[in-house]
Amino acid sequence: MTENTPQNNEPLGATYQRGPAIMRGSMIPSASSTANLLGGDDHQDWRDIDPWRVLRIQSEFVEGFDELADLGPAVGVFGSARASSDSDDYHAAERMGQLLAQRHVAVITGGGPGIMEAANKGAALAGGKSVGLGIELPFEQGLNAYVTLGLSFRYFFVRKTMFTKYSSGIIVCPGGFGTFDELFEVLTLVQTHKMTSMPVVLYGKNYWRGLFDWLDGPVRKRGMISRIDPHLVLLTDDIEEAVHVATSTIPSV
Ligand SMILES: CC(C)=CCNc1ncnc2c1ncn2[C@@H]1O[C@H](COP(=O)(O)O)[C@@H](O)[C@H]1O
Repeated sequence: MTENTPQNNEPLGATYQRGPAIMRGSMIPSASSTANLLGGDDHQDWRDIDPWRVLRIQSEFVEGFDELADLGPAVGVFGSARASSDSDDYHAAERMGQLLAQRHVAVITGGGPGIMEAANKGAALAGGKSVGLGIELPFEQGLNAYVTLGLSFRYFFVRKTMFTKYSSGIIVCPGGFGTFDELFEVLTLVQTHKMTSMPVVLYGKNYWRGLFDWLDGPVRKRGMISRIDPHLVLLTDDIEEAVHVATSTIPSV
């Protein structure tokens, strides 16, 4: 959603969440916490403000680690916030959530709509752990209705740390910039050995083929990356295979 127009059952338009606060209508601020942090403060000396922000950032890390420490094995499912509930991708992500839950593996998503909702729905309705790591965004509706353990973050980078720290594998469904960001975060951390290698499954061969060919073609030929390890990155249209590979490093599965 891009503007604050009234929704179906929302007479005041969309809901905006900032930390513990919920805002609607004219109370919604024009910039998010991340935008304020990265944009600098032209009205005050930055030194008056950023040290305090550090404490807030720190508290997001502490709360995140605290809530997720006992989660157990988990797989991250990423993908478009805009996938409609009658799309093939939505149904596929829902099935992934269900299969993961049946294997007693928690599902971690961004907690939003589209693919995130689908994976959370599949997991929750199968009785599994359905985690949503939401992000404070202007005009957002909050966590989707299928999250059974939800956390809301002000800062993208804190949230991304939680995704990577608590996932043993990831399944990346078709998506846009947000999805690319999450995919490349994991690939970068693995390549630089900041994270032990984890399986990365790209679901939707047609969708991902172009990117994959480019990476394995010009990018690799010019020596910008080494060969993509087929054991690390799998392209598939098979939901069962996606789940099997994404959970392949979890001993209990
Ligand atoms: C309808 C709409 C734009 C809602 C945005 N609401 C969101 N709520 C939570 N996580 C999100 C949201 N948008 C993007 N993300 C993050 O970025 C990814 C999707 O971004 P995209 O739609 O591919 O680029 C998701 O895996 C998620 O982790």
